[in-house]
Amino acid sequence: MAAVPALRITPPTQPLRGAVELPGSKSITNRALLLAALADGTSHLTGALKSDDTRHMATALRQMGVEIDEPTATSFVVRGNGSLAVPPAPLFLGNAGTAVRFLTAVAAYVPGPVVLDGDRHMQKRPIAPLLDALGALGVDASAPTGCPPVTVRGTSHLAGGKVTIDAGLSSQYVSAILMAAGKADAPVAVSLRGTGLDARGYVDLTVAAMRAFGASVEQEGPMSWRVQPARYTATDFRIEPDASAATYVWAAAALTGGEIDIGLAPDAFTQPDAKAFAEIVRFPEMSAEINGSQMQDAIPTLAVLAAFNITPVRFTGIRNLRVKECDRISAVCTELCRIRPGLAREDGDDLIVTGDPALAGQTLPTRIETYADHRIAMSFALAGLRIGGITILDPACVGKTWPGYWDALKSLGVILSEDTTPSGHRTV
Ligand SMILES: O=C(O)C1=C[C@@H](OP(=O)(O)O)[C@@H](O)[C@H](O)C1
Ligand SMILES: C=C(OP(=O)(O)O)C(=O)O
Repeated sequence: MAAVPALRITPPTQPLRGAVELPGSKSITNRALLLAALADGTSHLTGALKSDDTRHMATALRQMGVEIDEPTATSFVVRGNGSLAVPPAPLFLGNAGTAVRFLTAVAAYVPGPVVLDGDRHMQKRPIAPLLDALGALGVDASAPTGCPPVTVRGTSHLAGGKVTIDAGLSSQYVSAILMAAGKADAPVAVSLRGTGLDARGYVDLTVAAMRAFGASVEQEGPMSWRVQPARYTATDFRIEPDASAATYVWAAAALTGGEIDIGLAPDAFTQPDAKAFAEIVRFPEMSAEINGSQMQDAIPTLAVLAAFNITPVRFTGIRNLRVKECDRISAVCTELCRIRPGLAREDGDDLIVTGDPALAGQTLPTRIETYADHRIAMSFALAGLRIGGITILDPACVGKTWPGYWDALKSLGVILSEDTTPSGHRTV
C-alpha cells in the first residue's frame, strides 16, 4: 500500500469562521443499518454517514443477503426480508466496534456459522462479556482469545429469557443484546452486573432507534430493560449529524476565537458527546476535573483543548478509553508530551493535562503519531491551529468516521500541506 503523506498544519492567523457540514452520526447510522436489515420491507435512511465503519457494516449485511443501495452520498435504501443468510466468507469489520459487537449478537439469526473478524487493533478489543451474555440466551458464540475473531453458530432464532451483562468495558454489549432481543422468540429481560454503565447515552440511542423500527422495549430500572417479541418494521429514518465530530468544530472555534456554524444547536443532539460543549464554551477556564464517563469519545478533543487552558484539568471516569481504537489515555498523554514534555501525565486511569496558554503562538515542530486512531488525528490537528510545526502522521485514518475532516478544515481557511520528510520523532 502506498504511504499516505503526513499533513502539516499552518496555524491560521485569523479566528476560524464559516460553516461546516457535519457527517451523519456513526452510532446512529450503524444502528439504523442493522435494524433496517432485520426489518421486513424497505427502509430509507437519510443523513447517513459514509465512512469505513458504516461501509464495514453495510458490506457485512450484504454478505448476509440484505439488499442495500446507496442512491446518494448520505443515504441508504435497505431492503430486509426479516432474515439473514449464511455469509459465504468471514465478515471483515476493520476496527468498527459497533459493527463487530452488534453483528455478533444478530448473527444468532443466521442459519449456520458466521465468523466475525477485524484488523489487528480490533483483535485486541475485548468481546468475551458479550459472548457470555449470548451464551445465557442459548447462542453458541466463541472467541478463543476473548477478542475477535468470533465464531457464532446461528440457528435462525434467539430464545427469550433473562440475561445479565457485564458492561464494564463497553456499553456496546448492551446495545447489541437489546437490538438482537427485538426479534427474539419470547421476551428478553436484560440487566447489568456491576454498579454502573459508562456511555449510558449510547444505550438510550439504541432504545430510541429500536422504537423507531417498531420494537417494544422498556427501561424497567436504571440497570434493566425488557424487550417484548415483535417484528422490526421498515421505516424512513433521518440520522442526526455526528456529535463527536461536532466537538472538533466547537473546539476549533473556541481555540481560535472564531465562530463556526454546524447547522444545529448543541442541545439538539441526542448523542452523549454533545455534553462536551458545556466544557468547550468554558475554555480557557475549563473545569479542574472533568468526568468523561458519559462523553468518552470527546475526551481526546477536550484533552487537546485543555493543553491551552489556564489551569490544569484532570480527566476521570475514562478507564474504558484504554480499550478503544487504541489506548487513548496513553496515546493522548504521549502525544501531548511529544509537543512539550510534561504537558500531561497519567495517574492510574486518570489523565492530567497541565495546561499552558503560552503554547499558543509557539513553533514546536512535532510529528504526531496517530495509532491508526481517527480521534487522535482529528483532536491533535486542533493543536496545530495554535502551535506551528504540528504534523499529523497517517491522516487518512480519519476515514473511520469523518473522511471529509481535512476538507472541512481547509474550507475554513486552514492551510494543510503534505509533509513527505522521513518520520523521526522528537524525543519525549
Ligand atoms: O454504541 C455506540 O455507538 C458507541 C459506544 C461507545 O463505545 P463503548 O460502549 O465501547 O464505550 C463509543 O465509544 C463508540 O464510539 C460508539
Ligand atoms: C470508540 C469508537 O468507535 P468504535 O467503538 O465504534 O469502534 C470511536 O469512534 O471513538
